[in-house]
Amino acid sequence: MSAAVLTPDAVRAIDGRLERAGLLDPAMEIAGLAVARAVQERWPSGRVLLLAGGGANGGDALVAARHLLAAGREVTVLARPATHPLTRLNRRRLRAVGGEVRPLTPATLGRAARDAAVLVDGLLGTGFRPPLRDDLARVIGALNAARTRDLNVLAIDLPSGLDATRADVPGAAVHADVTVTFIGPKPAQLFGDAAAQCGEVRTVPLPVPAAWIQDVQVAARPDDATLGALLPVRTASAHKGTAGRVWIVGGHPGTVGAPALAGLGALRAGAGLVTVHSAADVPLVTPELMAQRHADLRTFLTSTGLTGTGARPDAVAIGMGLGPEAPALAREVLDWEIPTVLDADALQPDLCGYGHDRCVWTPHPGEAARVLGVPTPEVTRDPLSAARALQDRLGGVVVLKGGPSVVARAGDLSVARGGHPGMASAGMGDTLCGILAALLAQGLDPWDAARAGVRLHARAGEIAAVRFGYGLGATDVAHDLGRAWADLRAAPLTGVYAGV
Ligand SMILES: NC(=O)C1=CN([C@@H]2O[C@H](COP(=O)(O)OP(=O)(O)OC[C@H]3O[C@@H](n4cnc5c(N)ncnc54)[C@H](O)[C@@H]3O)[C@@H](O)[C@H]2O)[C@H](O)CC1
Repeated sequence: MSAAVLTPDAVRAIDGRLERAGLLDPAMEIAGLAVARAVQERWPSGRVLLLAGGGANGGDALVAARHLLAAGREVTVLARPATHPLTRLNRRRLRAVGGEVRPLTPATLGRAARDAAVLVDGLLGTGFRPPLRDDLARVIGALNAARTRDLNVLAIDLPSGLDATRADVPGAAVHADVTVTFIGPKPAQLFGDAAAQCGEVRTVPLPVPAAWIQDVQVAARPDDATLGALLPVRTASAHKGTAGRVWIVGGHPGTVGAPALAGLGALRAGAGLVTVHSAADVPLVTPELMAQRHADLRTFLTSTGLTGTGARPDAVAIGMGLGPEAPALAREVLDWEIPTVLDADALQPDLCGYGHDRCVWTPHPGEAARVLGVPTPEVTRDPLSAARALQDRLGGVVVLKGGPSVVARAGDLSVARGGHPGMASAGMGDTLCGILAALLAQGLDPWDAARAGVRLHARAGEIAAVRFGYGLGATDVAHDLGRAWADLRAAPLTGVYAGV
């Protein structure tokens, strides 16, 4: 199953259609029931304190309170004045079954939190627009102050105070242990500091026709079965010449490890022949890797490059540790119009307009900011928009690296799953470039190579992390690519790194 990533506009569009179809009330009932079930499953005893805002997010909290009451749980409900008609209706329904609703202030919250085991945050959801009003900022301050080891917080849809479209934290915002969201994850639940405040994210489907979601999704999140099916299958009669020839063009005195790691990534991702072309002496991290040093790399690429007999690469990865000559050399390679991965020093604004359909560009947020001419926080605040803008300027396919990475092609975005925080270390991106080049060389189109390659790399990181913890190295990850490949081909992803 592939879950869509939604923006609040997308959610509102769905809300509008649910309302016109008379289905908003049952949708809220299912949302509230799912919250009650999550509380029961995760924290089966103790008093539940539910905070209800005026909008539909508060309505979900009131429905949850009714179901928890019916299940025999002790509940306390503190609420803001209801503004949404369904929230008013669900107040009446809660009262009809004996539930009490008292006014919410920082003081009532502080007192009620003292004997509660779980706090359910239904103050603000996707309808919140920053900046937060002071009265609610004080309530959120009191909520975070009450959160202790003995008082866990479950956020409905989104921790209150987060803007669902943004990866940063705009002001006072709830820290949740669990977030129960609906239909699909929103950007704030996937990226940056905002995602860190969501805790564990659980996605609950609502009875919304799949076509409605298809119409409004901003990005796909393909699962392992989908991506595993894209990986190449080698036939019994294959030989090294048919398994993909990769050239790595990189390295400069002082930065010779980068192309070596890219080469290792390419070998472990199944390329038959991998040659590193460099102006420096590149360490042979494994003897299967071929390395050629060129006194003049540009002359090699312009005169010898593609004209050499029988030496044509099926794919090139260029830029890793390549130094200041990178843009000029990248332009030469781009002229060949063969599958090409461009990374690091080859990610420059003056290459905008030189890309072609068979390119994959792999910037991290700093490189992305350089290409776009904006400060880095602008990229990290909204990685989906940044990936779209990069693709627009560079062409082909863009992999905006991060936790998680975003893959963009014209008209399409895809958000990767999984990975491990230990992968935030030097050389990890170089290995990824080698993987992508290997998949391109084995015949995958750039969109499939990027989506499958990013996931393969992330899965290998998850596997390597079991042995190395946070001290992961790029070579460790490269060596687990075989196991990651087997996992994606054969088994669905399970476990803590599966993401939402
Ligand atoms: N389609 C779905 O997924 C469903 C979602 N549901 C829930 O509905 C909310 C969204 O509800 P909405 O009424 O649109 O908005 P909120 O409840 O999030 O917030 C409205 C509430 O917030 C106040 N407000 C807005 N900005 C500020 C601010 N800067 N400072 C203070 N207060 C602010 C505003 O005045 C309103 O009172 C979604 O998250 C889900 O939880 C449904 O359950 C059904 C289907």
